[in-house]
Amino acid sequence: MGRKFVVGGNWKMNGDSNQINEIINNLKNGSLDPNAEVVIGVPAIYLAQVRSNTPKTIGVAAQNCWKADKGAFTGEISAPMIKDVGAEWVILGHSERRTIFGESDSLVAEKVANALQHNLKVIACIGETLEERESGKTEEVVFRQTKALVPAIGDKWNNVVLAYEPVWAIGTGKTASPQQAQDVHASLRKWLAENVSAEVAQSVRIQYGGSVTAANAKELAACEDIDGFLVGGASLKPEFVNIINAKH
Ligand SMILES: O=C[C@H](O)COP(=O)(O)O
Repeated sequence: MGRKFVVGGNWKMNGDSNQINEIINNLKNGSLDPNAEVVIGVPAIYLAQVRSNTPKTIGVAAQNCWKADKGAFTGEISAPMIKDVGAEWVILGHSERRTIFGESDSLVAEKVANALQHNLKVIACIGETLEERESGKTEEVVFRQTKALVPAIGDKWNNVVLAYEPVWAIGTGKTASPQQAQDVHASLRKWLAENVSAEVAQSVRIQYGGSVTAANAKELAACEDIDGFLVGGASLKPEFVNIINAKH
């Protein structure tokens, strides 16, 4: 069976109640490709509101969560809390979490393990910096980041989407070329075949993220190993509908 196209909108720390209503109305009124799965990544404080105002056909994701279920972790939210308000997904290991908040590969893995244990679906982000790309380390970095996730995921790959987001392409307007993105996705699939299983390599969905817009989405979506997008800035705009519909 083919891999279902999956498009995530990561709102990051953007939006207020008015803007969120506009985004949701845009999705409700847009004619969305029924063959594409859609997930919106919402600031934690709006998760319950968005979940109750958004059609169930659209998944709702938190943008982060802690690795423990509860306790003295001021300011954090837990996987059980995300489930409790009805959201189904969590984005983990985003490069902004890794860079700004110092999240290591092993912390990201612990978070992934806990989220999966609570039956959340996970968008797990990986990707190299510009310096790493320019020094020829792209594969080394994304393989290292993925390797850290393997024991955390165990046999739960069905509940995981990988998001390849080159850090140099995030919010910069510098999209990876379709060939650059395809090359990394294909290498990741090969690595998964060699280090996890042929079945996982074939079935896991790998999103591309980094300055995806309605203008470049179709060409990227046509690549064999690109199974969707994780969209930042453009997911706040009406063009998000065109990105969702880019595959078909
Ligand atoms: O999670 C989304 C990525 O960080 C991409 O953000 P962007 O589309 O604004 O470049």
